[in-house]
Amino acid sequence: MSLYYETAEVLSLPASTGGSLKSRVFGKKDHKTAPQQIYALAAETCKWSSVLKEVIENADILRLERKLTPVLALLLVHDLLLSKGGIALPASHGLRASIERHKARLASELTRARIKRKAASIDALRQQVEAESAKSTPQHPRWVRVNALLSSLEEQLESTFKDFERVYAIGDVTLTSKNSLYIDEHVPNLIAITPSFQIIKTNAYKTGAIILQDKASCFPAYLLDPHVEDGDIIDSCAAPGNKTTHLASIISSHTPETDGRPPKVFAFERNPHRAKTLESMVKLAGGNKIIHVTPRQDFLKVDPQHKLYKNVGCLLLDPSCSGSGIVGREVLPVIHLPEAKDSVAPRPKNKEDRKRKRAPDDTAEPEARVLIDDDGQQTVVSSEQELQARLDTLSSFQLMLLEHAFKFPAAKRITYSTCSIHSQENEQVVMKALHSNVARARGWRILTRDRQVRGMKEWPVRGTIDGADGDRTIADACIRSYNNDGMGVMGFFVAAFVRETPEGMVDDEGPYLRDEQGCIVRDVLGMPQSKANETSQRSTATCDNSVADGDGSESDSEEWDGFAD
Ligand SMILES: C[S@@+](CC[C@H](N)C(=O)[O-])C[C@H]1O[C@@H](n2cnc3c(N)ncnc32)[C@H](O)[C@@H]1O
Repeated sequence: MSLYYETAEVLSLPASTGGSLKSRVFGKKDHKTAPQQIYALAAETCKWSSVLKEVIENADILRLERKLTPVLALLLVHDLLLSKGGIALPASHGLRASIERHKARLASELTRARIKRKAASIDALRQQVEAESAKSTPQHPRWVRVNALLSSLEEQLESTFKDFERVYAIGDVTLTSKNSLYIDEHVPNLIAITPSFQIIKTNAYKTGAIILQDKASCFPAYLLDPHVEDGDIIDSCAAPGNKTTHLASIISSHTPETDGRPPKVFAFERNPHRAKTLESMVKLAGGNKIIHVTPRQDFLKVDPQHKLYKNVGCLLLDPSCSGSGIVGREVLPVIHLPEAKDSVAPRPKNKEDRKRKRAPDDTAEPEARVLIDDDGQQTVVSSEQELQARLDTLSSFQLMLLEHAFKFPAAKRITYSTCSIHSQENEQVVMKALHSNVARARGWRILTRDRQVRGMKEWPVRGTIDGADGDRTIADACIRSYNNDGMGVMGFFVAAFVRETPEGMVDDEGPYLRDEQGCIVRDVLGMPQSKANETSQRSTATCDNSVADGDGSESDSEEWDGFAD
């Protein structure tokens, strides 16, 4: 009995619960029935619901059986007519009886529905239903980045993917039932493969030689394009570590073997649980020698003047965002609920049943939306104002991170990215950052399209002109992608900032210490403070730019201790 009630409960949860069908079923730990069984029944019934709605309405059973809710009717009729074992309840059970006494009528309504759809048999109807369902859940290719720290594209093509057929258009990867692969034209070492292939069972995946990473998520590290001469790199918001390991992989392929030690990648992560995942990923990807993880480290509390970071030339900022571009979020299958033929039918038992029956143009209160940001935090927004307020909070934090990154003394390039589609978190943050005092004082500018690395220059989808306040150059410098636009990627945004030094100079700021706004730091007598004596002078300087992180966290220590082999 629990199977039907528990499945009905999952399908009747309000939209504001959020999550996919899978997360709703497998996320709840106290089901009496095996979650696999609940998931299978829910998913199959949703697929068949447009046919079953017609069958139930024509057989008129909701009017005749007052104990049945529309969802329960769908589930039970599904099993009666389409499941091999029939209804999984004892023959004497009331629910089973309430359906089986209409068996003949239900069966003949199914035949009518089949004939109406010109299907010669139930199997033919099943194929139609499957095809319809596949159409309404768009297929997304599986992107695979070959991890240059442990392998190479050639090696993977000859081993893991040796039996794959190569296709030359991204759309073809999801079209054929055969295993196919597409070598990406924009990002090096990236391929797209048939999504149904069990990639996680391959040795290459288990050993970190390949990493599953959406194409758009590879843009930031590739656009940052760190070279050995740029010095060390910071990944400010690093977990789970896709971009961190990508950075390490790029830097290692830029480092000639004879050149000795490559630059360091400092990876910060505020959330302790996510930091653990980051550490495991770095280890699996073979990045231990290059990547230095500091768990529980808030990037905003890292002192840019600390000597550990004096050679940081590049920063990658991929902060928390609304996650509105992520593929597969909040995907719930559509369910077509049957209605009783007249008003004597029982009212649906819960609010959700009523909600799902509303016509699309119903002007009743708008349904709540759940924003699940990219680090899993859920926020329910039930009005446009609430959405704006959430975006305002996120964008203020994102701007703060960017302004902090601008302060690193040797920094020359920064990328800023989100997996959001909202311009408030994207072009608008870029505009505000460019107008900030720190950016002006330190000479930060946008990295224009013509100066970007080849694949990013050629990527056709750019920032919005409206979002960039009408500035076409800045809009063109910004890189965007949209889910379901035929390019096979998630919704994403990235832009790069650059600060140039005149040729032949190591630093364009002269020999004096500068404060957070770029002003020269002076002592009590008004004398400029020289960088050469930085440590002794910082305590006597008049500007408030004194010590490291300030929260007593790990990075207060001069020595590196955040990473264990
Ligand atoms: C978008 S995710 C990063 C994804 C990661 N770059 C990747 O590609 O795998 C944002 C991460 O930043 C972390 N975070 C947010 N604010 C932070 C801060 N102030 N300092 C350090 N980490 C932060 C979050 O906990 C979350 O793990």
